[in-house]
Amino acid sequence: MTDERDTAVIVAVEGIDGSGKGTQAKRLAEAMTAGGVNVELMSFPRYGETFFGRRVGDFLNGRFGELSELDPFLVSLLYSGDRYESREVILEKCRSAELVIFDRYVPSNIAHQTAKVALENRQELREWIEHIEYEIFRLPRPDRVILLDTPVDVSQELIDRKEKRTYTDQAKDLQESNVAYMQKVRDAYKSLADQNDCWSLINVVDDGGLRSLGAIAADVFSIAQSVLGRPVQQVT
Ligand SMILES: Nc1ncnc2c1ncn2[C@@H]1O[C@H](COP(=O)(O)OP(=O)(O)O)[C@@H](O)[C@H]1O
Ligand SMILES: Cc1cn([C@H]2C[C@H](O)[C@@H](COP(=O)(O)OP(=O)(O)O)O2)c(=O)[nH]c1=O
Repeated sequence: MTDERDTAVIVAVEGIDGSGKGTQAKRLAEAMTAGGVNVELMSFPRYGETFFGRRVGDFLNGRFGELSELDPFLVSLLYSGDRYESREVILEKCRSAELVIFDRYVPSNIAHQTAKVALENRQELREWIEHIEYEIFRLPRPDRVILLDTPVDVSQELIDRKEKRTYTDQAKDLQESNVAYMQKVRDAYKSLADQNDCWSLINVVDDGGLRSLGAIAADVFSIAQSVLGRPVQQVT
């Protein structure tokens, strides 16, 4: 048996750094809670809470070397180790809640690590990460992945608005400061959304520029509601 969750619907909010994931995941949790849904929200990496989460912080601070020196497969294990250590907490939330929202989950590992390898090696690395996380570590698969698709220049501006993070004193961590890499991650995310029926893509920017947090939140809510399979009252 690879999937031990009981009843919760799992929604993962994904996107490049600074795309609004944390903000939108929190808004979705609040809106669903106000509508009477029993919700749990979890964010990955769990920097302060697990051994592997602390090592992810070390990685992002450059302790293990420059991005280009590190093998993406080995890097992916730090993040999957963080989720493996969190497995009991995840499964407990899936048992107790109707909706579990992840601010980043396994798809972050796939998009961020496959973006570092040649196109012809992406499929293999993706399958390895999925095999480790869903089969060996028996983590639950998400029912829906919501991709907040954001141009890199816009996300870079939004990163500058972020509050100080716990794992780094720098305004941007090792990965965020690499714009070319972020563009590859965005492309990797978009191609995953194209290939998978359980992904929904939301445009953060339209012809009028950056869309409002409220407009994006309404899209996120409507997708989550459709996955829940029942109407939820929107309390404004
Ligand atoms: N559509 C938006 N309009 C205005 N500000 C935004 C929008 N999306 C995100 N932000 C702001 O950008 C910053 C980064 O957002 P955050 O949710 O932390 O992104 P992420 O979790 O994807 O890194 C926050 O200060 C947030 O309030
Ligand atoms: C959860 C996760 C994150 N990451 C990457 C994405 C980010 O570049 C970095 C840190 O995640 P995070 O702190 O969520 O970034 P931000 O808040 O800036 O959006 O780790 C992975 O490569 N694999 C994973 O499994």
